[in-house]
Amino acid sequence: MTSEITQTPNPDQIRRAPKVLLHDHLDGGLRPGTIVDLARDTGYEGLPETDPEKLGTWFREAADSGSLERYLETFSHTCAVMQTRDALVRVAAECAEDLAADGVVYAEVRYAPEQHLDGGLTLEEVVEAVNEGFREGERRALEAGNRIRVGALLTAMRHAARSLEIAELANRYRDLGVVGFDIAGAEAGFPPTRHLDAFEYLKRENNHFTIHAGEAFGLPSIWQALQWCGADRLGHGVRIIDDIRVADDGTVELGRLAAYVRDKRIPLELCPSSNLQTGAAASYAEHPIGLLRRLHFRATVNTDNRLMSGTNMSAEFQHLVATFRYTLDDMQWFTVNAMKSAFIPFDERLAMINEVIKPGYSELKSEWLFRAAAAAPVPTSGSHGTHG
Ligand SMILES: O=c1[nH]cnc2c1ncn2[C@@H]1O[C@H](CO)[C@@H](O)[C@H]1O
Ligand SMILES: [Zn+2]
Repeated sequence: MTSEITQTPNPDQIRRAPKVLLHDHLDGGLRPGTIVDLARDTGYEGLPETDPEKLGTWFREAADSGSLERYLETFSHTCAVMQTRDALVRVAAECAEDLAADGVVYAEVRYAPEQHLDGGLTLEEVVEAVNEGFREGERRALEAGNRIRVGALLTAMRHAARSLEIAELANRYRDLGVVGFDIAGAEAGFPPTRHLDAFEYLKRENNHFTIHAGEAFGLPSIWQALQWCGADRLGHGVRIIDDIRVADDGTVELGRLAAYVRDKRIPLELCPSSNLQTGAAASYAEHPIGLLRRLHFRATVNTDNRLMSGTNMSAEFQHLVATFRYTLDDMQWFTVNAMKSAFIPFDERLAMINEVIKPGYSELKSEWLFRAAAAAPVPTSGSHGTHG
């Protein structure tokens, strides 16, 4: 007899399981219908499709390019419709709602304020609009019966020269909805050390940051992000696999950098579907997350861009469950890893783990005990049956 405990969760259980998301781009997660609405409202005429369904397909296909540079071109359309206060409030509110409906209980959502100034907003107005949207979305989610907490990460673009300014902005709004800082954009040719002044400033301020590194570009980028810049987490970091050797007999050898990442418990914000689209991994089965989980790296599961990848947290976990036969215990392991790595205070992370995440998984793990009772037909009494 096989125990139900070792079985893989079904899609409904995956959706209801509490999940934590550390790497999700606000401008990569809009609802296609909202993009169409906002383009109409703001007079943006550059959309490749105006039917929401076709537009969603267009984003997924255009992003499926095999190159990070071409993948990033699709963001010109989402950023184009996110240039007014109302648009930012709406997009942020819907983001929080969508994540909560997907069973995400804690999320850190990032965006680059410098990309939302074309309509005349100031950097501060952008941050305040997004914060307002997140609070509104949290409220609406609660009304719908879903609890979620969303923090913002402010991103600076690595090809641009505003990182110190954005770091200062992140510091100004610390404890006011912003929990940290990030840099993103094309990796090759734009090493993180270009932005050392921003990272050194944040360290002096005892603030937190993550860096997109080891996605399109390999180990030197990860090494710089950690040892020159002092990143708390790695955005992707998936190329750390290049410093791990698996011999034919299965023995594993870690290089110095991989050992450092594992031993110092550096969180890896892994984004499987996104990696398949940009060519950073060939298939789910070959995605390094399988090995990194076995080797006990601090691996986390993330969406990156829900619109471009046509994904959400449940879909990412469904792929992993199907590929690696992960159980609810594996899902809980990834989720606790993510919560431990969040940028909110330690006592809040601990309470999230002990009061929300673990009880949520316990509940799901005990469901099979009651399945027979739930499936049993309800006895009808005489001729009073109301539903036939
Ligand atoms: O996977 C990624 N790698 C690097 N940059 C990215 C990725 N996804 C999105 N962005 C970039 O981050 C900006 C702010 O959210 C987006 O506009 C996009 O240019
Ligand atoms: Zn990203």
